[in-house]
Amino acid sequence: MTEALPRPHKLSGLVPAVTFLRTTNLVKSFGSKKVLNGVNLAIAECGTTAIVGPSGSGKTTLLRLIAGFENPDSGSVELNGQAVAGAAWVPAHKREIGYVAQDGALFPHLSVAQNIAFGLDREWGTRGRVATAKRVAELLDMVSLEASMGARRPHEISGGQQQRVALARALARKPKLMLLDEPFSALDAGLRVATRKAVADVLHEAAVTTILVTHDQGEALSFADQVAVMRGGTLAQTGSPFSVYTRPADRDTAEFLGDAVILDALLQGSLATCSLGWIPVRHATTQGKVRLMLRPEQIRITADGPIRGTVVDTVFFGPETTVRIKLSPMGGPTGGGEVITIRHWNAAMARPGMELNLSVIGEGVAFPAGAD
Ligand SMILES: Nc1ncnc2c1ncn2[C@@H]1O[C@H](COP(=O)(O)OP(=O)(O)OP(=O)(O)O)[C@@H](O)[C@H]1O
Repeated sequence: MTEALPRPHKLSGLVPAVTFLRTTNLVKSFGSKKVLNGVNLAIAECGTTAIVGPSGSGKTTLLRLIAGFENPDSGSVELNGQAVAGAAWVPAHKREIGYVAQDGALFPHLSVAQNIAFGLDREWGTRGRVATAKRVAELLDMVSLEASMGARRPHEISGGQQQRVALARALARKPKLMLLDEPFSALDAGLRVATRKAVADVLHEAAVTTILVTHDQGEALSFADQVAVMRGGTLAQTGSPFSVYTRPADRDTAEFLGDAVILDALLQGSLATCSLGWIPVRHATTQGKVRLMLRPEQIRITADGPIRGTVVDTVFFGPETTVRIKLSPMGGPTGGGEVITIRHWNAAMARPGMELNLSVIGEGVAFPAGAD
């Protein structure tokens, strides 16, 4: 099987990507419940992969198998070309993997410095206090925390700072692979973006191959160079953020990764006819009656657009307003009259009852009719 691995950000375009982690047909059940049902994932060295999917789809279980906290029922995990589960077994502490959990899991009774020192190898105990303190200071600096923070307890620093300490502790042993299990989900929106950026920068700088598990589609698309969409214990789609967002493999994936406008259409060759007119479709795999998907931002309010519709209602979100529009019948094979939801930056341009002209930019994606 030839896999198109994303190009790791540390390598130039001339250097082929090297697979650092590979899982093959990973299966795992708890009691009678099959949680992983044949997971095949390949991750490039120094690459960043986001695993995204609904609650209970098996994301954390997959991370735990990669980390070595659980054994697969069947299938294998290879790190750097060496089997660590399946054909052989390498215990968690010998896999050179760092793990940061959702809540950071810092020890509340230890200072920040002691928490980080806990992450160091045992041999640091023999190097003396000065050497350990120097290494802890380096790690604090790496995650952009002041050395003076070392004396504080976890409850005396912010949630974002706690996550950076957890990252520093996980980086202490210089892992080759970092597993981040929803590490930003407890942070509020502003801190979340800033912490995510800081963590991404540290890992990028240290050239650590990274897997991020998240519920958050925006986080997955912005953090990673590869996105793996998990559903029901398998990977429904794996690809670059751009390709999974603009060319989702199926309707569930399309709707999981963002808002979608989905209309009945008739596909002939590479043109779909629907209430929005004739929309080009790339890589059409089916013909005839289809469900056509567009992203809301592909549908624009324009003075001379060929499609007409009437505003049903709007919801103001600040920088943008969502606008529900009832499409006018276009004639042709589809009846028209569907209500779609788009987004617009100017709330004043769309008020309930207004008639608007619309145009569509880019291509649609066709899914077989009746598949949903
Ligand atoms: N040790 C365990 N024993 C029994 N069932 C488990 C165990 N670990 C996970 N499960 C079950 O496996 C399923 C998948 O869990 P997992 O935590 O991997 O999903 P997830 O995609 O990470 O979910 P979430 O996003 O909610 O964290 C769930 O139904 C969960 O209850």
